[in-house]
Amino acid sequence: MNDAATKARVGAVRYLNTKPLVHGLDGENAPFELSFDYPSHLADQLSLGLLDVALIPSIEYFLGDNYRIITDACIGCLGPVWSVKIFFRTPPKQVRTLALDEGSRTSAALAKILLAERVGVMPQLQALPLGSDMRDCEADAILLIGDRAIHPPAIDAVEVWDLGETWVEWTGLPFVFATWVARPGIKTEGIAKRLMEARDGGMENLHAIAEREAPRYQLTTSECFQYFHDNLHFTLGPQEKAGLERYYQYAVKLGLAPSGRTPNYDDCEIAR
Ligand SMILES: C=C(O[C@@H]1C=C(C(=O)O)C=C[C@H]1O)C(=O)O
Repeated sequence: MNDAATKARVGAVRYLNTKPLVHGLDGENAPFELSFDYPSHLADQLSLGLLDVALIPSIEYFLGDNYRIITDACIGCLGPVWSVKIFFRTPPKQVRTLALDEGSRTSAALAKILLAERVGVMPQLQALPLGSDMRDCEADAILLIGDRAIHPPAIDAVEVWDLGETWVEWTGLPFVFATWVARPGIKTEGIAKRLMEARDGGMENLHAIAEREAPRYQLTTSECFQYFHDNLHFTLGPQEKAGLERYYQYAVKLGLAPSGRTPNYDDCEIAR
């Protein structure tokens, strides 16, 4: 599967948030085949063996068997993230139904954790299908992530939570939404190195990437740059790992992940 003759299959998130992580990877001579999809689909494809490495929701890392986090490139935040929000039609304490963006797994679990631990509610869940309009959804609260959270349709929200901000205020730790993960048996040194170089190149070219992408997302270059620079955070360091572990502990407490998983940060040390 992963020899010189067959390129590894690598899957990345299709949202704007991932552009800095895949900088320069679209060339013909990339050492792997790169595809793009929603985070939840990437997780399913990795677990089915349809991908070898993927940028998967962090909760999914704890659900997989012998998965390895292979780089210190990630999608995280140190405060408000802007593109992960819960829109409340009722005050949070009165929420009985929660609709979860079908593209999400990490934020879906985070929404349940925050509502249970901070407000004491465990609402009935429903899916908000990809491509559906949240105005047609009658749930008391709606989680949106990624591109569709950037320009949400106007609804009568009495309160909006930015989940990055809510997490950081609550725990004092960064939040990690997604990491590059390999399934067992895949040789990843070359891939990990290339993915970290892509991220580093992305960081050096944030302004140019923002200029190129902004019009496609109906943003100004400066809004797009701010999103990359001030909201998102692309490096998994010790504090981020602490945030990830804290999130995992809450997930275990609520039965959203099995206990006893120890993070395996395989090739992360290559970079730092
Ligand atoms: C910051 C974001 O992070 C994401 C949220 C994810 C999730 O909730 O499962 C997974 C990958 C990221 O795309 C976002 O989508 O806006």
